[in-house]
Amino acid sequence: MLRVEHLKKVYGQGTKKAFEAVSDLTFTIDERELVCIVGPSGAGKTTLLKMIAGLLPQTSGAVHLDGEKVVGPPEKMALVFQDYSRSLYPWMTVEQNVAFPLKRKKLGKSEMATLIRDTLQSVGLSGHGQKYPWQLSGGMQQRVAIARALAYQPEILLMDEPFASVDAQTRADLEDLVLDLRDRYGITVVFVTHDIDESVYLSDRVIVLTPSPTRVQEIVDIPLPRPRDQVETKELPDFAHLRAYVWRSIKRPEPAEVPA
Ligand SMILES: Nc1ncnc2c1ncn2[C@@H]1O[C@H](COP(=O)(O)OP(=O)(O)OP(=O)(O)O)[C@@H](O)[C@H]1O
Repeated sequence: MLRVEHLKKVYGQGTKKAFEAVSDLTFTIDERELVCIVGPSGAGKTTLLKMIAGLLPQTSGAVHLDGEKVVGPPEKMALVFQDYSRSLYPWMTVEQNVAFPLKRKKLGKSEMATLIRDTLQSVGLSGHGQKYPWQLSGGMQQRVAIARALAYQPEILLMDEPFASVDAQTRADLEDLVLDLRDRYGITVVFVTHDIDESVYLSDRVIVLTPSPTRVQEIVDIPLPRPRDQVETKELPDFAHLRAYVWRSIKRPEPAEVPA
């Protein structure tokens, strides 16, 4: 459903400061798949996500969603960023924040109210709709950001290090929330993270990127049983093995180019 083909990004192309951040990325992500993207700092993960989201023009190559070339933010996509404090509007209540992007959808009043109520309930925030973001904890604010993305009823959810700024316990809860929502709503999830444990715990597959100029180092299948559990899954010898495997893949020098 999502096809990334020979994607390349050169920042400042044609100037002295030209910098090739992404060299050549090709991969596909199937419907309902949860794929994590990992790689060293500065590898171009955010650059890649912005190009997938149609927010940043690529230098060459293409992104296709359901066969259609992405040339701007697609209706079917929603995004959740790391910095919830800047992504929520502090002068709007939780309900107003969730409702904001829905204006584009031209829904009826009662349909909108039901959608907002249901999504807030699905992220465990029933009863908090009238509060302002600054009255909530960091984890709760990130739940609002997730609810806002879900209310938009996307087919594909892009998440850029969404849990990097919350404490470990909240992070574990939010990871389980993403797994649950993926199953419940059948959404495809593309999740950028620095955290190798998180990538293995969540994923069907992990895409490992090389340092810039970025290529795909390796795509690792994660055949761990589902439903996953923070304790039981992480106790499995296969979990430890996969985590070590992904870790080594990130550290490994890029494979030599095979001569034509
Ligand atoms: N607007 C820009 N202009 C020039 N260079 C940029 C721009 N944005 C990013 N870069 C460079 O492109 C490279 C990739 O950046 P990007 O933020 O995509 O990496 P990342 O893998 O998401 O990083 P991190 O893991 O540290 O968050 C970096 O070297 C960065 O300095």
